[in-house]
Amino acid sequence: MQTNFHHVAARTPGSRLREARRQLTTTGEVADGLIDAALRRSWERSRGFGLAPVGRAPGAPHASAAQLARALEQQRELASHARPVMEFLFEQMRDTDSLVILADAQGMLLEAMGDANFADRAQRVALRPGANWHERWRGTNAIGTALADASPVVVHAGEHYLDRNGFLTCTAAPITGPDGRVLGVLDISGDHRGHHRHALALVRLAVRTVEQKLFDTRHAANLRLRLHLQPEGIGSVTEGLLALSDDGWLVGANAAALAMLGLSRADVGAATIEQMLQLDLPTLMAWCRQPGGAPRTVRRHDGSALWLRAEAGRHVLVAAHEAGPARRPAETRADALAELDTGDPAMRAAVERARRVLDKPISWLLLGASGVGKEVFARALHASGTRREAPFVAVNCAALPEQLIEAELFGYRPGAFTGASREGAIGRIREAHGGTLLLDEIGDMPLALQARLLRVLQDRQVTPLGGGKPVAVDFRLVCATHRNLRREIEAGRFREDLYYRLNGLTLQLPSLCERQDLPHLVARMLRGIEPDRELQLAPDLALAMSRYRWPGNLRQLNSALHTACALLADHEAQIDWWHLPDDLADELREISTQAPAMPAAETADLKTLSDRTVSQAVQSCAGNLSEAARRLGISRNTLYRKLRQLPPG
Ligand SMILES: Nc1ncnc2c1ncn2[C@@H]1O[C@H](COP(=O)(O)OP(=O)(O)OP(=O)(O)O)[C@@H](O)[C@H]1O
Repeated sequence: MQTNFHHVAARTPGSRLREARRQLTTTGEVADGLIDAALRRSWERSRGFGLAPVGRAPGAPHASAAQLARALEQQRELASHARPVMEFLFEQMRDTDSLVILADAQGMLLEAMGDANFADRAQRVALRPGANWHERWRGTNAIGTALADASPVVVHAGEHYLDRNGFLTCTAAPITGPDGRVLGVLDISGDHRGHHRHALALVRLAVRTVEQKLFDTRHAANLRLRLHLQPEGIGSVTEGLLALSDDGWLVGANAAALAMLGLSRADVGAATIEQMLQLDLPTLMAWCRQPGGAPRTVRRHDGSALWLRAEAGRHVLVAAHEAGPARRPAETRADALAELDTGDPAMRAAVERARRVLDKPISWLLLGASGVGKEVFARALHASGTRREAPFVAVNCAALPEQLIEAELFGYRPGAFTGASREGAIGRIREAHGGTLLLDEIGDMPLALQARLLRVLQDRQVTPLGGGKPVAVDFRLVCATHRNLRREIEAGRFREDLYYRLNGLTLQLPSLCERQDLPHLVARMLRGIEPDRELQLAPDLALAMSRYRWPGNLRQLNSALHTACALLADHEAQIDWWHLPDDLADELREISTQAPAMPAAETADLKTLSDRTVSQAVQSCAGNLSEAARRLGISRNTLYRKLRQLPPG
């Protein structure tokens, strides 16, 4: 179902909406039939959350930089597929005073890009990363309401529950993950006077594109079928997508494919290819092996035709590859590892040690605090070695409930245990066949599973849950943890014999505050975020950053730079205090005002830098001191004090 308040707003005279708002603010109730039913329900929900339409908004939660970084990390895949699509959307909306926003499934804004002028106004109603726009906190609004109704929505001007948001027009659509769960929301928000007629179509198109990318990534190892009623529709945003396990069970489907085949989400895991179409697995596999991959017609069981293109998944390719003559000759490419060396001696030593044993048959153990880049390092190891064409599979042992890790890792047969989806799964270990398996947070793996893992490492074969023949596997193992495994062994939480299997080569990655290459690292990250721009940090900000302890390490730094770039106007080339998330800016400011343990010459330098920043801010705000103070993130009194202390001239 689609909630289209905007159609209603277009049909409903403004006077009806005004009357509805009057009733809402005076009696709290709105008469039947005055406004769209979905809008009315959303207003009722908002009221149920104890929100008042007028007056000050209640304190909504705002994530700290570390919390935002963690949320972004959790939704890394979503964010990385959404980013290019958001850029495209932003291009379409340029000069319309709008922001393009990605929020997570809890309504927390993860990323925003848009016009600087509007970003400034939007900031005032907390339309910026870290803020939460769940209906519980902001009442009816496109992001929160799209999540509540699980459908696209336009919320225009006075349809917003809170008066203070009445200057906005917002269009949002939920992004559904490959398993049918809502992962987040894509939104365009702007000034209500600039309402963009095609915003809803644009957002829906963008969401479909992200969903397709997520599906292809999640099911990269599976055989995938792309379906449409016309051959030209294959590859378009309206195509149906199916993923099959290598024994032909349906393991994933998008909504379009379910509709085309008359299936429901409950059929995922419960149907085979033969049950869905007049087609069998060997035929499909033969199609996959033929070059060109042109669409073919297939029949549904009611006899009607569909067009289909089959794409072999990674492990299907690996299997075919193994059956073929010889393996491709080994060639090493160290670029991915070299990229991690931005000048820090400890990191350089780790990269060099890694390169020496790159393709030796040993296990790797990566140690380091959370966010230092252990997974990034593991990916670089994979990309630099001879296995780089084969899958890289990462499993976070701490993120999965204990009962699920076993099934996730070792796979299971259809119907192996109660509550399991019925499709069966080959398991992550087999998905990594030929490639690299990263077991992240290995220190959190339950003891019973440690024993099973040890057996897999010794025997080089896995037996799926629910029985069946053991299957031979060949993978490079990389484990990572922020825990001290020796201490875990002493405490009886980690098996010593497994530890010795894992630590073929142990690499300790440095925390960010220990690294000596912060400027280079920042430069590299900025190039990654904004490849076409030459960006740099304001000098006093760079200084404060170099003295900060960075509890979230590279993850926190990267996320702060993402926020900063999103808030940077087109003409700005320098990242300054006001581009940073508030709480990080506060902490950095605290550092820069602390007496620096620096030689006098540098102290003097810092004062000069601070003076220059203050003067520049005042100049760029044409003498408007309130605005300058806001940009600098200091109170007006502090600004007056700083101005009084400026050297003459
Ligand atoms: N060399 C790098 N260049 C740019 N960004 C990096 C680099 N290393 C890490 N990052 C950033 O830091 C984030 C965290 O990295 P990663 O997931 O590898 O850390 P981790 O040590 O595995 O963290 P955890 O222990 O919490 O799983 C990455 O998503 C990326 O944004």
